[in-house]
Order: sequence, then structure tokens, then C-alpha cells
Amino acid sequence: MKVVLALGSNLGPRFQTLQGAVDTLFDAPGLEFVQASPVYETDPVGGPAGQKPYLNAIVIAETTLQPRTLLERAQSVENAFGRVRAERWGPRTLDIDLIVVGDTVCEEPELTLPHPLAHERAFVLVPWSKADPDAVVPGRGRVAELLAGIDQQGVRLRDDLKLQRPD
Ligand SMILES: Nc1ncnc2c1ncn2[C@@H]1O[C@H](COP(=O)(O)OP(=O)(O)OP(=O)(O)O)[C@@H](O)[C@H]1O
Ligand SMILES: Nc1nc2c(c(=O)[nH]1)N=C(CO)CN2
Repeated sequence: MKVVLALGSNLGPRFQTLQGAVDTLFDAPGLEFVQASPVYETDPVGGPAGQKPYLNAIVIAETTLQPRTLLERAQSVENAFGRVRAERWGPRTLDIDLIVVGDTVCEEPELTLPHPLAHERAFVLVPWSKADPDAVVPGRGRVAELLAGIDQQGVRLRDDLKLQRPD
């Protein structure tokens, strides 16, 4: 089934961290890379004042793994890149959110799918719609239409930065 992952970083060597995360995520079996979106620089949404801007991107993949197993893989990659869980929405070297996993609907605190805030986050919807113009958030509607209804939150293309396919 298809998986959409949202990657973000606003601490340390942001782009190297995103590329390293892509390489590490696909190191183990069960997850096959399909494509990465362009990289965007984005104003921090929520959290403490004075945070640095993020780099955000979307990665689309195919998986045979269960959603929980994918979450564990994402969290272990976050940890490998020095993620320290401090305050909610605080600065982070690496954040990997599961946006959709096939048509899984799941409403537990440890895993909510589709991601409960994806439909209102320009830093998710802009890269996602660029990678897949026909994308849909199950239960919410077409990404392109959701985007038209929200603030663009200072999302700007960094066309000098391109994520490579994992090696
Ligand atoms: N779809 C999901 N993707 C990733 N984590 C999720 C998801 N649904 C629930 N979680 C849970 O959210 C917890 C907190 O994750 P995290 O610290 O990355 O949140 P956050 O990125 O600060 O905030 P947000 O959830 O708004 O993106 C994780 O431990 C995880 O179990
Ligand atoms: N611009 C931006 N803002 C955020 C981000 C993010 O990735 N980009 N992630 C958050 C928690 O997941 C909270 N705020």
C-alpha cells in the first residue's frame, strides 16, 4: 500500500538531515521509495516563539509493513538523527510524521491516521500536492482544494535543494 511521510527539520544541518533520513528509512526491507517532493523552507507553525524556519518535504513510498511498524521505523530514524523530545512543537533536528498509510483509519494517541493536522498544514500540503497533484486526504478531500482554503504559512520553494533517491 501507499505511504505518505512528512519530513521536517529546523535544527542543525537541516538538508543533510533530511537526505540522511531518506537514506536511512529505506535501508531496511518492507519500504520502497517512490518519490520525494521538492524541498520547502517554511515558517514554524505553533510552538515557542523565536524558532528557526523549517525545511519540509514529503516522501511517497510503497510498503508491506503494518502502520505501527512504520511508526517505529520513523521514530528510530528520528532518534538516530538526534531528535530530543522536549516541548510540544519545539525545535527538532528531525520530525517524521505518517500522513497516510493506504486507507488505514486509526484514532489512537500513539498513531492517528490520516494525520489529524495534515489537512490544515501548508508545510505538508504544498510539497505533497507538488509531488502528487491528485492526492487526497481520506475523509478530508483533495489536497489541492484543502490548500486553496488555508493560509500558505510562508511556505517557499528551495529549488537549490533536491532530495536524491536513497542509495
Ligand atoms: N500519524 C502520526 N505520525 C507520527 N506520530 C504520530 C501520528 N499519530 C500519532 N502520533 C504520535 O505522536 C507522538 C508525538 O509525536 P511528535 O513528537 O513527532 O509530535 P509533533 O511532531 O511535535 O506534533 P504533531 O503531532 O502535531 O506533528 C508520537 O510519539 C506518536 O506516537
Ligand atoms: N513549518 C513547520 N512548522 C511545524 C512543523 C514543521 O514540520 N514545519 N512541525 C511541527 C510539529 O510536527 C510544528 N510546526
